[in-house]
Amino acid sequence: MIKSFAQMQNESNFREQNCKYFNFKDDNGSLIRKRSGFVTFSDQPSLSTIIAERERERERSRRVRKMEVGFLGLGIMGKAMSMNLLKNGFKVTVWNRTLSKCDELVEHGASVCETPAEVIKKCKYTIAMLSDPSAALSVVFDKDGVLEQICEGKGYIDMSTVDAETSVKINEAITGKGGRFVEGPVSGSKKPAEDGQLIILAAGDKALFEESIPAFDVLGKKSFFLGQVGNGAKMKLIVNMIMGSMMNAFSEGLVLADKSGLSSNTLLDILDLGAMTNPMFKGKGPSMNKSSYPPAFPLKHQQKDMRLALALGDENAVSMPVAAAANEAFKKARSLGLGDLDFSAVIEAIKFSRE
Ligand SMILES: NC(=O)C1=CN([C@@H]2O[C@H](COP(=O)(O)OP(=O)(O)OC[C@H]3O[C@@H](n4cnc5c(N)ncnc54)[C@H](OP(=O)(O)O)[C@@H]3O)[C@@H](O)[C@H]2O)C=CC1
Ligand SMILES: O=CCCC(=O)O
Repeated sequence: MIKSFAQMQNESNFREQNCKYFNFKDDNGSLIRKRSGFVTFSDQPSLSTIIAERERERERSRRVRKMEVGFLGLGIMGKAMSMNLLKNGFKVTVWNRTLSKCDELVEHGASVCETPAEVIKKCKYTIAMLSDPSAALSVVFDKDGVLEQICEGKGYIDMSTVDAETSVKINEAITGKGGRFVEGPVSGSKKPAEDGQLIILAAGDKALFEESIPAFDVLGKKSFFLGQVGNGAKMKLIVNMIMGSMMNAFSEGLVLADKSGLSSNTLLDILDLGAMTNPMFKGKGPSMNKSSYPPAFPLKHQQKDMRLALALGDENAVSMPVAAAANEAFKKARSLGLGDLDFSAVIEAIKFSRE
């Protein structure tokens, strides 16, 4: 089929090369546009697309190099996240309650401060990744904490998993001093944190959220902005409530298969082929069958999230018997001393209750 030039221009892979246009009039005085050069069809991006993409990348690097980011809390997640920022060109200043945990980051180029207040003083943007509400509050409100130095022009981004009430309290204190606040809890564990594949559930100051995008793009694969402070915390707790409940049903299934004389490895294969296939069963199942629970997401934090999600259920009069039962199993596992292991160790509490 012979296509007109106009038709060709509408094709998504249309490319012009060395084209020049000449305008002249025909015998009737009508304006005619003639083109020299040639046209190709290609799946490769056009030169102008490549140039625009390079310019965007240069602009992103310029913004990143200018961004001095503070990082408070170098646990499993904080270490991986701050390392990612460093590897991607950010200037990073770290603090951790146990200061020795800063050493590895310093070896990779980070600066270190001795208090959260010093980090805030030094950096325009500071991210926190702390264990729970009491840690998040303590780092902000205690002596040498964030509040001592936060002021106009500074942004504080708390990515810890906490309840909405804690987040709102922190927001009020930060904004009361002229600072800006975003909560940004994350879905995804140690490996996604190492690979920059987290899902960021942000809420709060929209302008600060937008300024944080270069960092969020390095830390995660997708950032959601969910509106007012508290919405990020609530969304995260709901996600983890579902995850904790699923982990319990999964554990019960593995134990039941075993006790019924079936292979729990075969159960994994069957689950993986059907409608319930998911990265969590696939990733954790084989090690659970070997009673191995290297901590990616510590069980004590999963139980904290179940507790906070159940409180959110109370507030909203939502009956959650499945989540409540899952919480009991995580509590049992904690009482057995399994709190620092991965949350998949809840299967041990299920085995224990059946012995
Ligand atoms: N691990 C995971 O897969 C995921 C975790 N999360 C959430 O991210 C947060 C961090 O998790 P994770 O890195 O696994 O946890 P870790 O237990 O590995 O690290 C907790 C961090 O909080 C610090 N901390 C604890 N208490 C205090 C306190 N009172 N004052 C100051 N600092 C304190 C610890 O300091 P120190 O080293 O001195 O103990 C450490 O830096 C939690 O809210 C968790 O629920 C979210 C998504 C995934
Ligand atoms: O809060 C922890 C979430 C862990 C995960 O999403 O795998």
